Amino acid sequence: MSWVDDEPQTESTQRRTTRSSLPTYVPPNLRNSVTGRNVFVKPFGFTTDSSDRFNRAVSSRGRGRGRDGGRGRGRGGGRGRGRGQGKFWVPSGEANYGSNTKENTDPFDIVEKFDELEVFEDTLINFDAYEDIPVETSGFDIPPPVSSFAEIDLGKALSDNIGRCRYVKPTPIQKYAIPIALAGRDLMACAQTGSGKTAAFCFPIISGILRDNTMTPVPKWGVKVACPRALILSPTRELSCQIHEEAKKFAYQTGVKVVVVYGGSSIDQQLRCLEQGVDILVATPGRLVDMIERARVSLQKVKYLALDEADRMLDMGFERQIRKIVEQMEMPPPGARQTMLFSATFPTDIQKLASDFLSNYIFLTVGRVGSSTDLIDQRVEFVSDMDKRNYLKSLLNAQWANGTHGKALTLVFVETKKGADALEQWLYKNGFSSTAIHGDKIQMERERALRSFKTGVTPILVATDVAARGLDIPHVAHVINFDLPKNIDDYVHRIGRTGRAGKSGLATAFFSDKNIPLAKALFKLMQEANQEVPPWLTQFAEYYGSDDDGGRQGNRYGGNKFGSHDIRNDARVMSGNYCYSSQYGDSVAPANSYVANTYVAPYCADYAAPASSNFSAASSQSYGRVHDESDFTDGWD
Ligand SMILES: Nc1ncnc2c1ncn2[C@@H]1O[C@H](COP(=O)(O)OP(=O)(O)OP(=O)(O)O)[C@@H](O)[C@H]1O
Repeated sequence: MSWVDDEPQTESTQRRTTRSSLPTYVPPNLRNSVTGRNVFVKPFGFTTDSSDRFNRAVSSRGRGRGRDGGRGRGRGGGRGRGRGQGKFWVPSGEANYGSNTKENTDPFDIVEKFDELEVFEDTLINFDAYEDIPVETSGFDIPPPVSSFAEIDLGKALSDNIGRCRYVKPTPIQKYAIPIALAGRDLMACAQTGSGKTAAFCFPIISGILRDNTMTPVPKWGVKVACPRALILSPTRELSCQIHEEAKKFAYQTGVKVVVVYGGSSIDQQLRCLEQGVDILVATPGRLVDMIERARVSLQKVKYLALDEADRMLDMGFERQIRKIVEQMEMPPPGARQTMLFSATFPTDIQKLASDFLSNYIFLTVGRVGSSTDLIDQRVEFVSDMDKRNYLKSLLNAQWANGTHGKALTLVFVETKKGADALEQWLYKNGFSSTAIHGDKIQMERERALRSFKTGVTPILVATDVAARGLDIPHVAHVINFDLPKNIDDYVHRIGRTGRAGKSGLATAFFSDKNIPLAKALFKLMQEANQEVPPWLTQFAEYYGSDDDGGRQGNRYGGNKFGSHDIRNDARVMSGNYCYSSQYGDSVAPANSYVANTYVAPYCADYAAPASSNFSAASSQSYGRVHDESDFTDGWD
């Protein structure tokens, strides 16, 4: 949150009032009553105008649902009517909603869950949630972490802006990453979703540009070729816009100019912005390549390169484009520029590819790599594909009954673009105020959908993976994986849209037969995050799981208690060298620095691109995750 996003103070009063009069549990058979649905809840942060619109929508939808005839399913009887054979008890979708570990579990205890989550409280970041978080660093000459912003010399203007953003103290990733980046070191950093990675790379970049005193003066007549000092790449348009907004706040009144370019909107307008001068360019890869090829952007002066969602940027969807930008478009080479890679997940195969872009880098993990945060309460229900819609309806009804619908946002992930449209329409017909976002919508529709969701006008957003990464939307209290992703890392990013900045969140997954390949990875992830794992999932994991499950190659869980590790350790073990690593920041790096290539080389040779850097899709495919690039799936721009 920042000083720009302040919400009306009156809201908290209203929330308290609403909470104290929360309806109690409504049995499934009564859940569809019009009374339950017509509870007016003013969405947060609204003008009177939009609240009225919301109110009208609720009223009219309420009527619609009344006609729909109350088929919400509750805790079905018939446990044990398993359709699994042999020793499995596999719950049937019909009879076992809420078939978690507890006997006769009520799936609608989501009502109580929302109560516990305190989703109504608009607190600042809860730092206690990040105490005792495991931290691991490896590499040589690791700068020590700080415990406050005051310990770091970021310059007065930037420090003032940090205060304006109400960032009182750094998050753990910021404590470690900022000093490393300020020391000019390359960095591969992995920290849990919602833990403040954006600021961790923006602060050192802005501070570095200010320190170098290399800001672009406002050109008199406009410059035809923009030469940014820093480049920040991200996989989706919305995420690039979000980073741009954040970076602008951090750079406020510093003189550092931040510009964003992304596909789907007017290139002329973006070119005009660039003509006003740019220090930090935030971009999606496709539009950037276009601008470089038109000779409107030059990367020759790039001193800072940051890849947000770096593992996504280097997997099959993007890797060739990123290699082209970084290796073939005049950007200074590793060592001559500073490169920072950030993500919440870093599969080992992607780490290997990433090391091509880095020089003598420090590997930093805060929290368990690729793990979800403990702040997210994860639930998984066995629901057959046929029953998913009705189950979703029941969950949403439970939220309505609790009065949370409209105040807490619900993000529903589906697999395909068509599926997103279909579910949105179905929800609409069933009286739920919802919207959808996916890659087939024009940019204006995408932005409208996101805005209407963020402001609570349509408190349900149906999304493909295009909304899975990076988006920081306050008040997302519930993420529903209507269709589970094929890959466990995608699951981690999706559920990470809730439980951000120290707040709690709830994630519900609908697990069907199709998701059996994900069972083991999901089981391990939930176990790691101290979640209650339903017995049927444990059984699936035991009987069907393999070690490199979850759609990825390489075992993320092996060999390291945090779930992942610096792959250079493996290389050095193989070559008889050892990597210096420290846990919890008690770094004992040796005095002598080493040349990165001495240990990167042994495996780089196997994975690096040919001299021409014309890295083939085939080679990428064998190390990265394989995406279905059909018209239906989604996830990057
Ligand atoms: N030091 C801080 N104090 C208070 N709030 C903070 C601080 N750092 C970041 N935040 C807030 O925390 C939220 C999450 O930050 P951010 O979006 O950078 O997370 P992230 O780690 O990049 O998440 P993801 O992995 O999903 O991309 C944002 O709303 C941001 O403003």
